[in-house]
Amino acid sequence: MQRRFVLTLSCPDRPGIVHAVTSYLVNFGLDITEHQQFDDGRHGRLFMRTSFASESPELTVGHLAPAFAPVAAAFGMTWNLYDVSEQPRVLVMVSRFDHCLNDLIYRWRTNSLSAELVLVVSNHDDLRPMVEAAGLPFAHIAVTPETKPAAEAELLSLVSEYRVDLVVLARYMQVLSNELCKELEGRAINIHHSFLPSFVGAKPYHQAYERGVKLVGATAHYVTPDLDEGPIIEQEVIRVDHRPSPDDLVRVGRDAERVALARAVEWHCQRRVLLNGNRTIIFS
Ligand SMILES: Nc1nc2c(c(=O)[nH]1)N[C@@H](CN(C=O)c1ccc(C(=O)N[C@@H](CCC(=O)O)C(=O)O)cc1)CN2
Repeated sequence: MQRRFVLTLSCPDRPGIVHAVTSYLVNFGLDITEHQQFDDGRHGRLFMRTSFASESPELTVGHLAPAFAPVAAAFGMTWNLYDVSEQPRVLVMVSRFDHCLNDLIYRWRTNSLSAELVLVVSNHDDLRPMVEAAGLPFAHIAVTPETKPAAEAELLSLVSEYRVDLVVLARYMQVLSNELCKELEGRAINIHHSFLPSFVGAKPYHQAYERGVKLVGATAHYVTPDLDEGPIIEQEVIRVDHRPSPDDLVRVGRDAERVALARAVEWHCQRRVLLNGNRTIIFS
């Protein structure tokens, strides 16, 4: 049985990086199955994602990582090494709109999501029956301005209890505090229901209607303290004309939201998203 791994890295660009990485892989008798790199010449950094396989079923990240550390240190790399068989554990947060949650649950139930959904958290109890019917645990954490610190502490306790690797805000309509964003940095993805940077905030479809745009869309991005300003992972748009009302745009936009979020979650969980400042590199 083959064991499969993914190495992602970034470092100051210079000759010899690919040679050093492939020599390390050859030394372990590892077979490269996919390789992508991007040379960000404007910032002098190289970004790389390499997936590889081993015929030795007992070989683990525990063996590979210590051996790679000196290679990484020599080039000043920021790096991660993953065992592909260990799927990220995902906590999904939602308020009342269920279309993105439903889509993720369907992909999970049909094994077409490279992630393990482990818990759904909501600030309302409305979606408990649907979630529990899908065989997932549901936690209702009510949020008011007064209770937000306690609510966020309870969320972090669940993140630890369920050993969560990724939090997905699938139309969760509460603004996370700076402290919570810091705790979840690089491991929380939100779907914003507009084609950013247009129409940030809570009612983008009404803003879009008033502006008379001919494209509406959705943006999946990493969550940062600055609302809807995080690094963008994926965007989807749909052409519209003068006829749709704001409520029609809400309905039309659902497809863009669920598709953009599902793609972003899948790419993140396949280790295909690398951060480059406030931007992303997608090795899709
Ligand atoms: N720190 C962040 N928190 C959240 C982000 C983010 O980018 N950074 N994205 C939002 C989702 N979102 C838009 O995509 C959004 C959600 C909620 C609001 C808002 O103004 N909420 C009001 C309350 C609304 C309600 O109770 O229904 C508020 O929190 O006062 C704007 C944008 C998720 N969180």
